[in-house]
Amino acid sequence: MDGLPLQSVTIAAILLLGGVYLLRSRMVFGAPGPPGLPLLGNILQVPGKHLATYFRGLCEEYGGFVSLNLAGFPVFLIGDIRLAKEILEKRSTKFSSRPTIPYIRYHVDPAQVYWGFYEQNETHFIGRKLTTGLMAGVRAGETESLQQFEALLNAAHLLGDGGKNWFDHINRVSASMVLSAAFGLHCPTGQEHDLKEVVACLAEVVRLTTPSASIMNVLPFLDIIPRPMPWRKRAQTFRKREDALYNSVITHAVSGEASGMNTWAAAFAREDKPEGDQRRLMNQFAGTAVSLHTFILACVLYPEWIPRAQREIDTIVGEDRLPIFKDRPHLPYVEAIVRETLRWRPAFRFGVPHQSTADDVVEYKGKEYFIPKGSIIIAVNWAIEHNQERFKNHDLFQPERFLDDTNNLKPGYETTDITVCPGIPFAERSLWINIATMLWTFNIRRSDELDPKTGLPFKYDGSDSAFSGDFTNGPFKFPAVFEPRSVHRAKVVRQEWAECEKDLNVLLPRHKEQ
Ligand code: HEM
Repeated sequence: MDGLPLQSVTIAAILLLGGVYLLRSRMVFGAPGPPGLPLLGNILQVPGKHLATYFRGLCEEYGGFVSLNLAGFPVFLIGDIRLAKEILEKRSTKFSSRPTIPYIRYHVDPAQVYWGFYEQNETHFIGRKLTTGLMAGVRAGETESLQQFEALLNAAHLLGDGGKNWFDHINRVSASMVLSAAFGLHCPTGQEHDLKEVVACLAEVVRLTTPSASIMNVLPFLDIIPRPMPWRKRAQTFRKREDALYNSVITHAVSGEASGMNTWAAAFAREDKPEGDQRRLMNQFAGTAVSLHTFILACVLYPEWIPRAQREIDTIVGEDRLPIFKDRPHLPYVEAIVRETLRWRPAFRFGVPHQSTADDVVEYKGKEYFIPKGSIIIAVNWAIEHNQERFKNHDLFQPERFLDDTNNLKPGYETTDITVCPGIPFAERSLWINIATMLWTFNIRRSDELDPKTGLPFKYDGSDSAFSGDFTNGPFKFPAVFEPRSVHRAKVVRQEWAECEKDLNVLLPRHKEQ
């Protein structure tokens, strides 16, 4: 009898282990991925450039969930929208932290004002919550007059020079919409010092925050060298320049000319901690600018869809006025163009790396995968938006893929940007009104200009080599012709511009006292 309990315990233990084994037998440690070397894993396979193309290639080869081993660090790539939503949205409490990128953390942004780059903390939480809060007003239409006014000015600028400087006009309108809403800083010419600084600082911050920007990210111990080293000088120069810029725009918003306006900075100042820093708002024009540049590239590369878009706009809007937001529900094709622009060449080819703060198990295509605490998770938008099961002829620009046979928008629209970006309600309004306005006013087409580099006609290209980078990925400058569709339409634009309300104090609604 004495032996019985021991025997029972042993049997129970075996049964329990067997049960756990059976339960876990569907669970796989590490998703599919390329084989690597012992100890080093895949680290030598990761290219220094064109990371997005590399990530997308892996998702095409191994599926929507790929694992890499970077010398012991587990990295997971997500190339599937459902999985991205499951991990980054539904399980955001475990997956919203960010890994430390040493050069950013200790040099470029030592005060950690760019909260999107750091471990999840209160500042990150407040920042996301406040941004989401602002969007309630945007959804209610509070910024629409401002966005309409800016789109009209953009059309007037394009008329002014026949589109010669179209690329810069798009930068201006994208930045001015965000700077007006955020800091009460309207930039009508594109030559304003603050606007030029915002564009220049953003370009530098994009360069400095790429993982391959500095040797510090690979050999951080080199930081013990005491002398002024190039990596320190570069970061300090940037920091001084950006601090001066931020000081100028925040002063303008909080105690200067725009202090009475209901700007986003004013809303943050009311609700954030006293030392809260709102400079990240300055850079939020980038996605819009890149997407509008991409839209123009789609016009010149795939003009077939333009007549259908213009017919739809003309039927609803007519010839005697420009499109306004009230037309939006009646223009499904324009809505589909916005979606296709964000899909065809996503402004951010992959997201800021996230880091998990607890062990977790996710299910993908009938299998369970273990994600250990501390894993790096990267959403590869570039692969998600080109998933060939979801998007036939994925590399073509075909807005009608978002419409059903009765010309209505298909339900269940999902994109990576909607999943991860709290500012998307403002962004898609900016895209919609500018696209509708430009299509109403102009025939947009290729230019016969010669390429100054080759002396030959300009070669238009939609491939990766025509785009600037990895993280924020916009097309390089290219010529395009913006020809007014009629003398009458050009006159309507000039007339509407002459008559429109231009006072930001009127365009931005007052803050409602709580
Ligand atoms: C077409 C324009 C835009 C696109 C395509 C876009 C896309 C994105 C993407 C892909 C991310 C995720 C980065 C990551 O992986 O963490 C992001 C983050 C963010 N976006 Fe946008 N965005 C756009 C415009 C805007 C605007 C106008 C705002 C203005 C409020 C905004 C506010 C933010 C903020 C605050 C974050 C950081 C979220 C976080 O770190 O938790 N975005 N955006």
